[in-house]
Amino acid sequence: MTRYVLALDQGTTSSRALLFDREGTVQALAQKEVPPHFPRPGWVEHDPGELWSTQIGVAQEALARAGARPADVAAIGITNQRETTLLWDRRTGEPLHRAIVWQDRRTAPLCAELRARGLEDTFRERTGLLLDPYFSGTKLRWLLDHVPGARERAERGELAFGTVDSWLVYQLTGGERHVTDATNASRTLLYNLHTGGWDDELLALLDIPRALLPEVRPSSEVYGHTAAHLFGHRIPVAGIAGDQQAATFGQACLTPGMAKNTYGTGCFLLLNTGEQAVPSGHRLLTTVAWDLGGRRTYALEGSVFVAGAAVGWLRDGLGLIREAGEVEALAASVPTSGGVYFVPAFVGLGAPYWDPYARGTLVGLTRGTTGAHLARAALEATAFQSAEVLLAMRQDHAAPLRELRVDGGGSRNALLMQMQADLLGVPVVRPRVTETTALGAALLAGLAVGFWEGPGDVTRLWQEERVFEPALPGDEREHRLARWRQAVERSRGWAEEEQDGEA
Ligand SMILES: Nc1ncnc2c1ncn2[C@@H]1O[C@H](COP(=O)(O)OP(=O)(O)O)[C@@H](O)[C@H]1O
Ligand SMILES: O=P(O)(O)OC[C@H](O)CO
Repeated sequence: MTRYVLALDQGTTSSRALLFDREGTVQALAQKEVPPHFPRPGWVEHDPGELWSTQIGVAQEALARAGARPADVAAIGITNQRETTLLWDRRTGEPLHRAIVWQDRRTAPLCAELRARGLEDTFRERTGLLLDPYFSGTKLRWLLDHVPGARERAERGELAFGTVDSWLVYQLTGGERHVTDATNASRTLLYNLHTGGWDDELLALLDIPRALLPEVRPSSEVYGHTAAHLFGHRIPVAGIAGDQQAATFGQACLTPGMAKNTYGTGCFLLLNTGEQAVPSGHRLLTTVAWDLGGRRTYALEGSVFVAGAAVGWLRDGLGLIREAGEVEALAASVPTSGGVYFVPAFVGLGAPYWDPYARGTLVGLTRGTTGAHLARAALEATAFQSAEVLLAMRQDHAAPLRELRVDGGGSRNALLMQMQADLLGVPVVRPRVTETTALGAALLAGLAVGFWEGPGDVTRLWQEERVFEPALPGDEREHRLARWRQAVERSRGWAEEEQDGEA
């Protein structure tokens, strides 16, 4: 009998592989950094060969660490950094260019041009997204326009476009399958949320040949089997979801009104809105949470670009701490931030502002301000940004939020989690397994092959570790949020021009 499900988590900074047993416990983990390339200011790329070689390497390493045989693995689930765009020869698998990473800003001028043509509403209504370089569609268009011969070859049907999930499935199946799942498709600007398929009109507006696109499949089914030479045994590849959606599934946010926040470099909040694709009146994103057997569940998403990265700046930029984990004690050494507000808009602001011209701002400094106050203000900034996104979500979606489930590196910080509960006025709940992204991918794969039975198992495997109850009076909460918004206003529109490449 099979004993494990293997989750492959291809992220922005590393490739990871985790082996889960039937109880959802991590039996082995292997990880390898994947350094991004920065060929110009605002450009971020990954080497496709490195994405694959590190990912298959850690997969084999995880099996070895657990002493597991490939035949012990019931299925492989894939989860990935989203939006990152690849283009390859569909016959040989040869990439035409490095992958353009989600953080890459090179298509800002193209987005501005599409906005100037009055097309933002069309894209927003159909895809749930905004015209921002973050998403895949304009990145793919850039590749077709700039890689010599790419457009002609694309029109002849010789090329394949994919996000990282498609690339991994193509490689895992020895080039047999060119697929993606609905969650990843919903980040491309090319996928119609309402029909569940590629949208010909949007393809025409972006001048992208349909022949390039992968088949869109549900998030949980057997897409194919691993090529014989990889593990010496053909393991079913049976789950795909973008990393934030996988974390939402792994957090068992299965019913409308349930939400999770992942505290990593940035923060990604997703709120389950059920079978309805709820449009946002506050510049949040509408996205597919997962597709099970052709039934799509949707989510509202708020993306905060800088959260843990502000702690990284305290460490690397200011030398206030030696390790990220030390920020908690430093911040706790003072009772308040002493009136300091820190808006870490290092790369502009994401949701709900979407201001690429905002820049980092410290206000309220006095002669008495210390490093401890800055540390506290940095943690508060994460809590404020997340609170603003969740407050906007509550206005877009009427269901009351009963609790916020949390994960990611920053969720280990108890002071930050208490600040979050205080600013939201709802309990913040941390689970026992914080590897929720990989767990979500494993669950999707395990459900497809009968390793787990159904959603009941997802709920059963999720267990609470600690609850942070809100303890701040409502008027104090309002006052702090109002001051935060004033600080945000001071950060906005500061950069004179965005450092972008050509369109
Ligand atoms: N105790 C902590 N308090 C606040 N932030 C932390 C803490 N520990 C780590 N971080 C931040 O969390 C981030 C790492 O979390 P992780 O979930 O691994 O992120 P990612 O997946 O984005 O690389 C870093 O930006 C780091 O500064
Ligand atoms: O790889 P991560 O964890 O930084 O996640 C990236 C997101 O999927 C981008 O949308």
